[in-house]
Amino acid sequence: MNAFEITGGIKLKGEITPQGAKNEALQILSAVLLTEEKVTISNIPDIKDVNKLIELLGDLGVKVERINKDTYTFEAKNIDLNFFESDTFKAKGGGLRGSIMIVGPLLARFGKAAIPKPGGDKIGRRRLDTHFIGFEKLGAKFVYDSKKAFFNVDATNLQGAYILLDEASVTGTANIVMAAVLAKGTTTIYNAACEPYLQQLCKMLNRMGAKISGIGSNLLTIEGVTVLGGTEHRMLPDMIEIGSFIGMAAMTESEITIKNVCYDELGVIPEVFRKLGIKLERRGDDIYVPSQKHYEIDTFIDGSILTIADSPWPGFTPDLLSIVLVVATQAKGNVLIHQKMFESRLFFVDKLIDMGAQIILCDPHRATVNGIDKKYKLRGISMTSPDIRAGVSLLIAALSAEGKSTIYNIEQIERGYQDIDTRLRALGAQIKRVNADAPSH
Ligand SMILES: CC(=O)N[C@H]1[C@@H](OP(=O)(O)OP(=O)(O)OC[C@H]2O[C@@H](n3ccc(=O)[nH]c3=O)[C@H](O)[C@@H]2O)O[C@H](CO)[C@@H](O)[C@@H]1O
Ligand SMILES: C=C(OP(=O)(O)O)C(=O)O
Repeated sequence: MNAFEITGGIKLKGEITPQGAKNEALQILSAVLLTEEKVTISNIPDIKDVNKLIELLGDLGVKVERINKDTYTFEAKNIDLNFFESDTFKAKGGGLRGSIMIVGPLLARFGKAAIPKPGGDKIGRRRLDTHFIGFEKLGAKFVYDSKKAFFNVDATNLQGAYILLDEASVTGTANIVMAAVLAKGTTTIYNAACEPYLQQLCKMLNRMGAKISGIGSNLLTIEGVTVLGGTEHRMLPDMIEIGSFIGMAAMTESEITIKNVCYDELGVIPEVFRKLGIKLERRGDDIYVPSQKHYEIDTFIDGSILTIADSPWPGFTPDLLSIVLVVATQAKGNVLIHQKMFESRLFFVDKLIDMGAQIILCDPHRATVNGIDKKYKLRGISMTSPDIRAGVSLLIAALSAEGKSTIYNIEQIERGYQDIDTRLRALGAQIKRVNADAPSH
């Protein structure tokens, strides 16, 4: 296992370019299964989760060619449906969250699919009901084998339907959309998720010949077509990486320019960091964050303590709340962080408290941060990364802290952040990759 050794307290400086979006990539890559024609995809991040999905597509029979560092072509002409029965599929399919999204396209094109209960972060219950209830509404039958933790889905004839989702699930909406594009008749999905990931997916499907309207809203209408063709698609920059870099700059008093961010697609993200008092400027399509000694958290208009909470798009993404939390520890003022979606994502605050941060974990969903206005620095410690975003938050804390920190289990971070140590070293960070297991206690 690998770990990062970080010597903190060093100001960073320079430019950094965000990778392509991880969560978009997982949807877009699954969509290549919808056509036997060639699909060319660029700005694919070179990260563990995405590479695992590409490998899985290859195992299923998709012809995968790497054109350059971030561009691949995919041709799903000869799909091997027997692969579902193999032990390899059981092992690899369960290795990441995104693998669940191969079900919709396989169902649409071949009338059957199977998937082991998918992996991803252990951040609380992560139900898949939305996906399977949606498939059922389209006429599919599914069986969940709880002993093997395996879902089998069959549908000889998918039929368009009205589907009111009980929650705006991101991967659930993507899965149902991909099943519905080749169903007979019209499907309406209300309370659909509409994150940029999904907007990108729907735009790509339309370029392939699908008929989806309402893109960007929570009401999607999909007129089924009989066949889809090839296309080209470029992934947006990863908005979670962009937010992470804004937070990192503020915590480490660094002057950083984040290049080519597709600013108009960032929704409320820049505004939420501004509410923490962080100065950031839009310069063309870049974000410039000046070096700031102090930043002060806003209050609500009536003077009461600010709450930052997650909600489905266009609300604030839950994937940036851990970053906001860590950045608030060094701000002036107080904030209540309310993680509404996931119930085990805030436990990592223990490590920040060990580093000297003033945080009260009110319950599994809420933490109050008492920002210390940099009166003292956090101190470096050894810690283990519990999930991808907590991992990066701890990395940011370590970069700002006095002394040395070691972060174990960095495979979690590398699930979603490409060459992060190399890219941070280019900004002047002292971060070293070492081979070390987390101490067992
Ligand atoms: C691979 C991928 O794309 N992963 C993302 C995707 O996961 P994923 O698609 O798995 O997450 P969902 O959108 O299904 O839901 C996430 C959690 O939020 C809850 N929930 C969801 C919608 C809602 O209106 N109310 C509500 O409480 C769900 O019960 C669940 O516990 O979306 C999450 C929510 O943005 C992100 O954290 C993940 O990074
Ligand atoms: C929770 C996340 O990912 P996943 O859904 O793949 O676990 C994330 O990207 O923050």
